Amino acid sequence: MAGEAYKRSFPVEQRGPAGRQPVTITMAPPSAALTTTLGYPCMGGRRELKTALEAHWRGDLPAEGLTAVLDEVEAANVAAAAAAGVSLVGVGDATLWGPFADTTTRLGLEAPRHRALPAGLDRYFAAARGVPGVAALDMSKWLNTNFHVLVPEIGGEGGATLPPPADAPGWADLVARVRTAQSAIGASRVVPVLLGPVTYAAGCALSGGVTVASLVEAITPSYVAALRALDAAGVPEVQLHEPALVTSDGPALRPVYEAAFAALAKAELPIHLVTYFDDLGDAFPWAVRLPGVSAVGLDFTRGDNLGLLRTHGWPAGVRLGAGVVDGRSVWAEETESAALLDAVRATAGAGVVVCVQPSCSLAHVPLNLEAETALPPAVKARLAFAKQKLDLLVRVAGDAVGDTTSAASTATPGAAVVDASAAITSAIDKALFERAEPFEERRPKQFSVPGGLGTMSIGSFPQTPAIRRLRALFKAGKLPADEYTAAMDAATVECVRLQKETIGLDVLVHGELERTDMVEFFADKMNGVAVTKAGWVRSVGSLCVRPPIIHDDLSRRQVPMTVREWAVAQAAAGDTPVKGMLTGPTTILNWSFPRKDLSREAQAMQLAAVVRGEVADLEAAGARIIQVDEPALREGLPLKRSAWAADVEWAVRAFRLSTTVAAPSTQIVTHFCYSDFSDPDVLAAMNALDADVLTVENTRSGGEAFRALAAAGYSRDLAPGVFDIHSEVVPKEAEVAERVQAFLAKGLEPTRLWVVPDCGQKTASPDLCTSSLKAMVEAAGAARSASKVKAV
Ligand code: MET
Ligand SMILES: [Zn+2]
Repeated sequence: MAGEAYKRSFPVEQRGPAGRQPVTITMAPPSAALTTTLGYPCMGGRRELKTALEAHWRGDLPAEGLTAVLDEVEAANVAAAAAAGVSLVGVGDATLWGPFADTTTRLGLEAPRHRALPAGLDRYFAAARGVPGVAALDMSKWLNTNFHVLVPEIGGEGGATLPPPADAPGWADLVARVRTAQSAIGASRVVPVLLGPVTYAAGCALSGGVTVASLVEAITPSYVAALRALDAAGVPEVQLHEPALVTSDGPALRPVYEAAFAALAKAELPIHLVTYFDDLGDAFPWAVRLPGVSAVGLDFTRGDNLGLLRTHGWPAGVRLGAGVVDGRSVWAEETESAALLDAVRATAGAGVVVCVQPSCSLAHVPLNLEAETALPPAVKARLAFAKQKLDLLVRVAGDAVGDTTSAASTATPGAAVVDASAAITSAIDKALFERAEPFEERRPKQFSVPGGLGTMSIGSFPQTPAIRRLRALFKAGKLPADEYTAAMDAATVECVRLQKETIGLDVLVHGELERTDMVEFFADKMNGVAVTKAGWVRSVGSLCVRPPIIHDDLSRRQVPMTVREWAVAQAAAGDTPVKGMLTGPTTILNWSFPRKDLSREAQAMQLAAVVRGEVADLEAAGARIIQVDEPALREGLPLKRSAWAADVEWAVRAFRLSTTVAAPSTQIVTHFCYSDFSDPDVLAAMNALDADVLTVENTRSGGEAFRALAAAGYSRDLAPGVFDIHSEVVPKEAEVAERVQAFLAKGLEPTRLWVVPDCGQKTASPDLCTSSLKAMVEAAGAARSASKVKAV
């Protein structure tokens, strides 16, 4: 291929502080060895999309302005991949909310309550965020990542009806974006990225007799139309992302996949079936042979696709997508990726065409390591973010070209991982995992509200622009430490007064105003972990997090880490107890980038030792209630259910190691949110934590958590959330009261029940936060008097 043809300049407009400055990016010729990308971070180098989304929601940026920013970010992404020399560049994954939101709009499968709103972004964001009187869709984590996706409601009373409406918008927006990319880098290099129909259907909440099979059947014609339109636009192939294949449900979905792909094959556009986050397991033999599929992408960095390839071989004529560059890790690991690629090529055999690719979309890692100027040099030298991974991908692919001499390596890169778990467990006294007294004995010694139905928040209070400004000024060295501390303490005291005097909560919190993020805050005070300046990864909507990078053994650098702020709050609270607030070990681990030379279990135990020290210090300072949040306990679990037991076991042990240091009279609270907690293994784990109070998000997911816990006979104190903290609407007192009554109706003792929001309120506006908590406190008070009357 003539390199010259690709050396045209590609103007990408970027907004500098002084306005728009066109930047010219020169493209490299595509790599000689075939390479492809599966997706890329889409917030932009300065998080332009975040700013634009929030401006749009405030009413300061019209829809066209917002989509223009998305287009600009995607143009820059396409340019970056082309500049690195990637041969087939994935396009169309950039999104205003997420793949389930986009696909639902294209298919016209909005729930009727959202469809009643004007088409376009109003409707799109109503489904995602709710509007007064119209509830949003439920959210769930995208497989085992920290990215949240919507859960479309199909069938039943409130769900979309099938078949999809004939006037659905369809895929014109995607085709337009593909055309834009084609004109920038040439039609032969642009590959559209689509969420596959089966994974889409498997991610929906189905009712009223709709099944995954019937939904897939109903939406396949739209997908066929999409493929035809993309074919007409001249794309060489299309990516259908189907990670549902690697989940425990994958094997059972075989007939659904076979029927869907038989229909898709009719469009005669080559399909790259993309899977990730685990191996294909039992689905391997048939999944790689689905009709219409010309390439199958496998994740070789997780699970054992290499073993499956060795056992089952590879079908003739199908390209093998070798996901050897880990898209979930920030480590460069170039040698490991190269060795893995050698092993894949040798195992597949000389006749198989191999395409080198990231293991998954690069959207799960931060954009650009160049932005990090403060990382320890020895750590930085070993890292690669998305942009660096593009170069690495092309280098790894290039090194492998023509290298047919390498023997079939059976070594799995990463095998050097030290599994210290057994040693750790046996070395630690078993007593470290037990509270001194069982729940029934210790509970009467702990705080309780007369009549039960005690009220509290989950921890964080609104992080107002003023608070953020204070933190930013301090971080930038523009505010002396004593002034910063004084200002933050004043804000904390004000937050306590608000809770005690204005709202009237039974248990108070300090408000977490000093915490940018519940994981980063702790990471910043530990040895062995680095925080980044701009290592943003999208979590939900416009919200991005900077996962810390664990690179060494973990311990507290600042001892204690949280006691001072707690003490300031407790002093202002007088007799009312203030909860100490900590993040649990498994959540810190799952929301960080872990080391790859030490087992996750061993890293969790190191974190547990850190949290344990802090629990002891809070208690010594006088805290009677300590909350250890574990919202991510569920999400790190393997995608195959059969592999859960071991991970659940160590996550529970890590929580217990963190908390068993507490005296019987100290109340240990924990918190879970936004995951599917209905699985028996997860319910058993929640019970095994032996926490005194379990708070769990419940309203946004339609009461699912409470139903499951009640059905499982959960017997310790329970605090199911009574309002959705993401809603822009103040909950009505009557609504909250109704929820509390529903809990009591299950036969739960009022003294075992607490009344709390779904989650923390850091993203709410101060007014919304205060009014919502007030409605909650009033409803709880009314329910308390009513149940007293009943009891008399
Ligand atoms: C995602 S769970 C958040 C819990 C934390 N304590 C907060 O209130 O923000
Ligand atoms: Zn939460």
